[in-house]
Amino acid sequence: MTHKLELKNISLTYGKQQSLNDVTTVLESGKIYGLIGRNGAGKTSLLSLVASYRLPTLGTITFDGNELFEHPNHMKNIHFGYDRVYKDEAIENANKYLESVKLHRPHFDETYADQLISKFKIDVNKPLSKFSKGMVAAFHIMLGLANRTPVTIFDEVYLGLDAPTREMFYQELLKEHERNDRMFILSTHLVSEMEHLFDHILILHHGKLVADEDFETFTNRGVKLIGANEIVDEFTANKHILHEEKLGGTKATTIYGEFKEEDWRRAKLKDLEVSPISLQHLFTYLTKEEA
Ligand SMILES: Nc1ncnc2c1ncn2[C@@H]1O[C@H](COP(=O)(O)OP(=O)(O)OP(=O)(O)O)[C@@H](O)[C@H]1O
Repeated sequence: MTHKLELKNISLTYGKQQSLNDVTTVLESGKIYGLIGRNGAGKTSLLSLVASYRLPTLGTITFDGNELFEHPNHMKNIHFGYDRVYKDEAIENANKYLESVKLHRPHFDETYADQLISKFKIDVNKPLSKFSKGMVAAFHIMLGLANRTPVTIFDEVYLGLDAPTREMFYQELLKEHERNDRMFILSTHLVSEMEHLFDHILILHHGKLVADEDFETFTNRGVKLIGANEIVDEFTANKHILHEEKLGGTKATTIYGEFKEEDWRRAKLKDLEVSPISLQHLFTYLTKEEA
């Protein structure tokens, strides 16, 4: 079944601090969304609204057309995995914790959970308060994957994992994505490492959504041209210039915007070196602060 999550004109203010400013978007099943933004951009604020942890100051969030806050039964359809600390968790061990999870989460798949527990070597007989940072991260990943909710959010939970375990997570996520028509929303700073996972890119900057596009369309907007100064200038006139580097008579200019097939062909004929730029670079340039 296809589900739709719709955010309409969402703003969130904490006292005088505006953390989200008029965010509107529609998210659908079967896609992995990469939510990217610099520190303090508003990623966690946005995700905590989707998970109904708080109410927006303005705007509405609907799941399959129903306002989330007014339909608490929809909350079971959304899993919010965040960097939770269990230091004060009194429950005897992780196994006991899982027993209570199973009771309250109808989408939780026990068999899949057991597979993940052994794959990620999670010691479920240990108290959660005694887990290392990496073990907590693996535990969150197991919970989020095994809780087969239509919407699954991972808010930077993977940061505590070492690189090989993060790779295992990426592989497992892609397998699950192929098997089930779920919607995943992943917030991250590990842009270059995770970009191969994303079907769709959402970039938040100072609380505003500055990009909301499928991965390919978005990354095709970033182009770097290298060649003689005047030829590069001819091709980049009236374009949104993200970055420029000059070296004598040649320059490298990075632009953002539509660069058609025809433009690529013409640029090559004029001896320009043309290349796409990575999501990481595009993100960095688009969210650069003036010094
Ligand atoms: N409980 C709060 N009270 C007041 N201000 C808050 C609160 N939570 C977040 N903010 C502010 O809202 C803005 C957005 O914060 P948020 O945590 O959503 O950003 P983020 O993109 O998740 O950042 P990071 O990548 O650093 O985790 C920041 O300016 C932050 O200081």
